[in-house]
Amino acid sequence: MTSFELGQNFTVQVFGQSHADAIGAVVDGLPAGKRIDLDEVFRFMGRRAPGKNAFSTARREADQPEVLSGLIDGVTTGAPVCAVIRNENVRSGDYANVLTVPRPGHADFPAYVKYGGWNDVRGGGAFSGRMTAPLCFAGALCLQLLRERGIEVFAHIRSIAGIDDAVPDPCCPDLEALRAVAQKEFPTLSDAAGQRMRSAIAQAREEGDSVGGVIECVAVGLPVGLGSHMFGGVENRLSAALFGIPAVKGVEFGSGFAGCGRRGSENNDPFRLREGRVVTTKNDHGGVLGGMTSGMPLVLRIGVKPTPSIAKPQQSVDLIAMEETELSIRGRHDPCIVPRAVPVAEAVTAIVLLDLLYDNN
Ligand SMILES: Cc1cc2nc3c(=O)[nH]c(=O)nc-3n(C[C@H](O)[C@H](O)[C@H](O)COP(=O)(O)O)c2cc1C
Ligand SMILES: C=C(O[C@@H]1CC(C(=O)O)=C[C@@H](OP(=O)(O)O)[C@H]1O)C(=O)O
Repeated sequence: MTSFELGQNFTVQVFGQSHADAIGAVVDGLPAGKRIDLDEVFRFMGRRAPGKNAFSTARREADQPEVLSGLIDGVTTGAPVCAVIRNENVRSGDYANVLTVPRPGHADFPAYVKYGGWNDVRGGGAFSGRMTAPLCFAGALCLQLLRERGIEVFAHIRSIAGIDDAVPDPCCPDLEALRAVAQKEFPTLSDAAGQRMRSAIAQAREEGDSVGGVIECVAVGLPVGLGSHMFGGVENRLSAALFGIPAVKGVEFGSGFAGCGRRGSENNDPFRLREGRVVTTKNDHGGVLGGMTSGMPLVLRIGVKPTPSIAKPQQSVDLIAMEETELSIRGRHDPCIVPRAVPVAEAVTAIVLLDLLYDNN
């Protein structure tokens, strides 16, 4: 398995670079005969596409995938589904001064050393957040296949720059409210909180800076017992995949790190019977016990760091002259990655959940 491949029972392979002719995905191993609503796939990808508003990079891309194989009249054939997304709006000249002067916080320095300076820094190359467009293509297919089984995956901005959104009920989330988030330009549950977050992003951008935050993802309709022991756990497989999203610095499930400071009596979720089903009265375990789904909603959060490429001058080193220097980054960068990464979190979660479901097939 290469570093661009995800999945065990079916695979998602991502290819391309931010300023190459194209990026894309090959999704291999999906069952045949599944009808895919491609308009819905395009709409999903549109939620992530860059260049649409003030809290995004100004690089504008249509992100319209061209499906080369694997579907006939929108129905899976059992052969790999390959989709290509063209890079139309590149401005590679913006990267001239970072070819040998690495940007603090970006992948440039270790990539320069590892690949002998042959790595592509333009637009982040193959380390770019742009690589999440093909992930969204693959995730959109998986979301449709999950929905067939009564499983839905949602995400919202939990916080940006320390400003919190409303929190969904972890036992019985308001699905209509979560579905509505996907229709919003700024994906929060509370529009008032969203407005405050937008102001914080605008202020950081004005100051030549950036902000980070947390995305919360909720999946409902999962059966009990997905996942397995030790390294085969639901948390293991989700975390490995979620850390593949550039700028993700943390993953937590349920009460996460906060729960680790509590007593067991407080953190344990008591079991009860409700209409013949075993449920828990609260959901601090986030829907996973012993690496297996418990049947309660899956609740996870990812921490997304502030965008590394900022306009403020920063200290760096010229790797040819081996001299310290001041770096001014040009180009069009997201002042905050979090809003556009919300559908990416849904996509990656959906890919892993479908893969886990296929464990038992
Ligand atoms: C959707 C998305 C958009 C991003 N946009 C930018 C950007 O405009 N500028 C930038 O420097 N980094 C951006 N990033 C983050 C970098 O790609 C990432 O920080 C870098 O590859 C280093 O990896 P690391 O932060 O995981 O260590 C973006 C990430 C994502 C997921
Ligand atoms: C293009 C996208 O985001 C890019 C992610 C990115 C990075 O370093 O990750 C750097 C910027 O690239 P460029 O300098 O070419 O504008 C972003 O615009 C996208 O998400 O589709």
